[in-house]
Amino acid sequence: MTVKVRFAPSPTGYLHIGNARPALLNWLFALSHGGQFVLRIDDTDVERCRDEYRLAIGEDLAWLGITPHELHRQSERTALYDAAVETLKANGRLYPCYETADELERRRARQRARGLPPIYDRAALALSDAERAALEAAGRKPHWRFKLDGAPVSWTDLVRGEERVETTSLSDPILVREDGTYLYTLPSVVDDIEMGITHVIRGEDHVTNTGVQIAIIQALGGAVPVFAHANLLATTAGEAFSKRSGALSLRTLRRDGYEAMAVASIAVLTGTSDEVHAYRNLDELAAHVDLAHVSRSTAKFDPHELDALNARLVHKLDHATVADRLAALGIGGGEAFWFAVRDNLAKVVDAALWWRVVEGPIEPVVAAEDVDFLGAAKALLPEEPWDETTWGTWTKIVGAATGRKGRALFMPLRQALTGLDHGPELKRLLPLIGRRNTLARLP
Ligand SMILES: Nc1ncnc2c1ncn2[C@@H]1O[C@H](COP(=O)(O)OP(=O)(O)OP(=O)(O)O)[C@@H](O)[C@H]1O
Repeated sequence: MTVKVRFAPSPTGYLHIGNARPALLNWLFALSHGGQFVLRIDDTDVERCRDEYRLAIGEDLAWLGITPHELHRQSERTALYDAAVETLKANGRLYPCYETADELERRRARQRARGLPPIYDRAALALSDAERAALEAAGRKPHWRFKLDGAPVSWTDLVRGEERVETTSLSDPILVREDGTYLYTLPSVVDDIEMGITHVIRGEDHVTNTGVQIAIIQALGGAVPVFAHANLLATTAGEAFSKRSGALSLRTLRRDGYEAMAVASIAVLTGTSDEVHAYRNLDELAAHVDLAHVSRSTAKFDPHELDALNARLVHKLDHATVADRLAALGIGGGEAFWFAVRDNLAKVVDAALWWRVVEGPIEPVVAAEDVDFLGAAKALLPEEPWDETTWGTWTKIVGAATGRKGRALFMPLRQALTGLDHGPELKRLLPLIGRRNTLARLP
């Protein structure tokens, strides 16, 4: 059996780090099983969906390294959903209901007052043809409910283990609204069957839908896929991310200079029993992800952890990986510059600060009591060519000539040459700064 998974976001906002979790869990599952990944845009809600968000989904997934094998839009597949509706009607599993939202709410309130569960009482099933005709003549349009058969539904969830739903405790779900549009459930199920989805990996916000979905799949004669419901990512304060709020969107994280692999690693490994480690590529990450290690409690996303992870990843990046981005920032210096500064970076973009230190102009910091010392150092500056030994040679002779050592020797030189009192090793920076710039920065 070829594994086929799907990620099915609604284009109602920019993907956030929480959405990245199921997107990646699906992609990594496909990667490690040699499977196919379907991107299925859930754009049936025309009011809330926007083209801009749809296009952004593709871009944001590509940034993470996800390149779907198939792309579908549910808005283009309504003929399939209409056909499924006819099948369910023909099998007596879909029935028209005429209650208004207010009537249903009053009925539920009465049930609750009598201590009964607020389950739909199937009153519409008892309507005669004449009563239905009268309602329609009065201008009422039906919504359509799926008739659950009362059999318990169970599945083995790859994250949550054995799950069982008593369908007698559920209302018959509405699949089609009064205006003929579909709620989420039917298109999702029809597409999973038609596309041959073998594994449905998604957030646990969907776990309550699963019992009903399995019942509908069975009523349509489809093969029931394997389900996996991963815990949701929340803020450290416990708030869920939402597309509507725009918080921690993948676009913002990209714009703020985070590495896609730092974001991917944290989105996947937070809330699992595995260590949150920054893997260098998705193949490496795939080898370390196991749905059975995903925990059941909410996963807390800590932005400080992302910062730390990002820095650790940047410190390991080779020059070829970042060359294009450095060039786009106007940064030269090749491999020598990158290796000189990368350990001091939290993000790749921060390299621009050190490139400015190399190229100038900078504001040298010179304390009054160091002017003579720096003048002496200037006079002893070696001739080029320079390499990583030059700093050692120079400071040795300056130390001998001035009697300074340790911090008193090194700090005034660092401050004059870089304008800062911290930074990359000067033995690496000095050859990049060069003799001409060095002379100009010393008094
Ligand atoms: N905070 C979260 N953590 C993990 N997964 C999430 C989170 N929020 C949504 N998901 C998952 O993202 C996938 C896409 O869902 P969907 O498009 O409904 O996103 P959403 O953020 O819930 O949207 P909206 O804010 O528009 O309701 C689903 O698998 C869903 O379970």
